[in-house]
Amino acid sequence: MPLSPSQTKELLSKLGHQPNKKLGQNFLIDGNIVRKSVELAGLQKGDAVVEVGPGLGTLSQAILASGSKLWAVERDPALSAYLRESLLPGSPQFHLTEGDCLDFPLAGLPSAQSDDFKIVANLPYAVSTPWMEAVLSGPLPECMVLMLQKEAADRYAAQHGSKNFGAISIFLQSAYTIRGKHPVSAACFCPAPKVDSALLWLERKPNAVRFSEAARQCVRRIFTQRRKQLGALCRKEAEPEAKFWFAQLLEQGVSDNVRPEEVPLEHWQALAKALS
Ligand SMILES: C[S@@+](CC[C@H](N)C(=O)[O-])C[C@H]1O[C@@H](n2cnc3c(N)ncnc32)[C@H](O)[C@@H]1O
Repeated sequence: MPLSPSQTKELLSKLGHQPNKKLGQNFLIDGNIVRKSVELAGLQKGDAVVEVGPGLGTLSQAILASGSKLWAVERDPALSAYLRESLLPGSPQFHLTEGDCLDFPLAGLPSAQSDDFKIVANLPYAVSTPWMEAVLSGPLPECMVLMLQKEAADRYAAQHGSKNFGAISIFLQSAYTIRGKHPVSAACFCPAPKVDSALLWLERKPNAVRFSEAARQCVRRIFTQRRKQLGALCRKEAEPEAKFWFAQLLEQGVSDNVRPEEVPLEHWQALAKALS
């Protein structure tokens, strides 16, 4: 069971630790959310799991209790030291890296495990998108259950035609099906965050499409001027593949004057293939 708010505060004061806002230190105190995260990921004995930001180890303990092997990366040296002393000794299945998840997006998961693993994490909200892009350019987890800032979850899950649809929606949904997006109350954390949160459940597609670095840059460039028309944006593109892609879109009946956010996912996937 997770610690209650008073137990969390007591532990933090025993450790002499003030929650660090910049590191998004809002610790889970709600048993249902912890249980639901483990359940949605379908964790079973022997699964390999990656966690970002284990903090006080609440989610980590639930993951380990499922019989899974856990690789976690924590940036805060004081919390890493606490986990090393409290959780590591009794948990041979727990592997902890002290560092930044942008340097270790898969928390040091060994390459022998990288074709079969899952990610379960209450993410540090400030770095969720660069971390997600790093994950999408490496070995892909079978599923992810992620606590995120609600706005980020809305962007990741947005459909074309919505103002939230953008580069990250395209990269993520080309590889993953959104199986669920659940609002989570601020009361589930201690201290309560000032922003809204959501739990996002993602399942890898059998035919996951990946974007090369060149394709990602091209999509990002197009979306930096999202109010402009696609024709005007694509004519400025230097990449011949991007011009060829746009010519194909016109042939398929897509209008010159649509905005990037109105173009469906499958057309962006054609760009990924052209620039692969
Ligand atoms: C939202 S808290 C989650 C804590 C814990 N997993 C829980 O659910 O109670 C985010 C955690 O990520 C850690 N963190 C922040 N930025 C990080 C980064 N760049 N790399 C790794 N960990 C980071 C914080 O120190 C904190 O422990």
